[in-house]
Amino acid sequence: MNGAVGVRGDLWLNAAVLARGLEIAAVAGGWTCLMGASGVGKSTLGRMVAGLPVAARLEGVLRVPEGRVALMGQSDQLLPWASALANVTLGARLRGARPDVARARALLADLGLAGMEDRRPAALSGGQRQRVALARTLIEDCPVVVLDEPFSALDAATRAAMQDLAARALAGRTVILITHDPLEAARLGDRAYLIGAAGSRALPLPPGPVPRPLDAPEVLAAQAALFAALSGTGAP
Ligand SMILES: Nc1ncnc2c1ncn2[C@@H]1O[C@H](COP(=O)(O)OP(=O)(O)OP(=O)(O)O)[C@@H](O)[C@H]1O
Repeated sequence: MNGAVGVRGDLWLNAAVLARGLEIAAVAGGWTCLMGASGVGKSTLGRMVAGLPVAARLEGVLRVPEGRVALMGQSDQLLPWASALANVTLGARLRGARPDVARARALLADLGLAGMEDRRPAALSGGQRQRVALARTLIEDCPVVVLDEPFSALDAATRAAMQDLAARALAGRTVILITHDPLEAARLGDRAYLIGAAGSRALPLPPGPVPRPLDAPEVLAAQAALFAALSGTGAP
């Protein structure tokens, strides 16, 4: 298996196989998208890479480089009683380290949340909460980052802006992006896999560095091809 993060083998849930014959090699220092039907095990694989407990088991090989892995999940998972700033610095405080408050403020400002540092999650919109969660992920400075549908709750314009921000902020990291959005994969993926019960296969992506422009013809063509592959209406 090449790449910084790799998965090979069969994923089982109790006595049933979720996905057989997985062959996933993430791009070291780039973005690798995991796509596929609901329930096939994408979040499970993301949690395994992050070293978190899962219900399923992998019969095969999971390779993750040394060092911490950051995971940003489908829901923002912010502490409701803590301010945006306190949520961003939570990891350091949990580890007993001194939180880098200046960096947390800078990240929040970079994500368009200047002036909202003291607000609790209930006083933020869904998109603002996701941005706080992204800042909390970014401040960890982990070489490997798993993003599990991080932008799925956002409106289209905010989602595109967040994709740009995340691509800039995570440049050089190894990113595993779990997404159902063909346009997101076409913009952000250096490599993409379709995961199904019968295994994983690479999907076609446009050339060029990420994030790719939303309206580039090759991005829109890839979006259509990915959609066809996901819906089973065309060969990738
Ligand atoms: N804690 C759990 N206990 C038992 N089964 C679980 C648990 N978490 C997930 N599963 C099951 O494991 C399988 C894989 O779930 P997973 O969340 O990885 O799928 P997914 O591909 O990410 O789906 P989605 O696209 O809907 O998020 C599903 O069948 C799910 O019901």
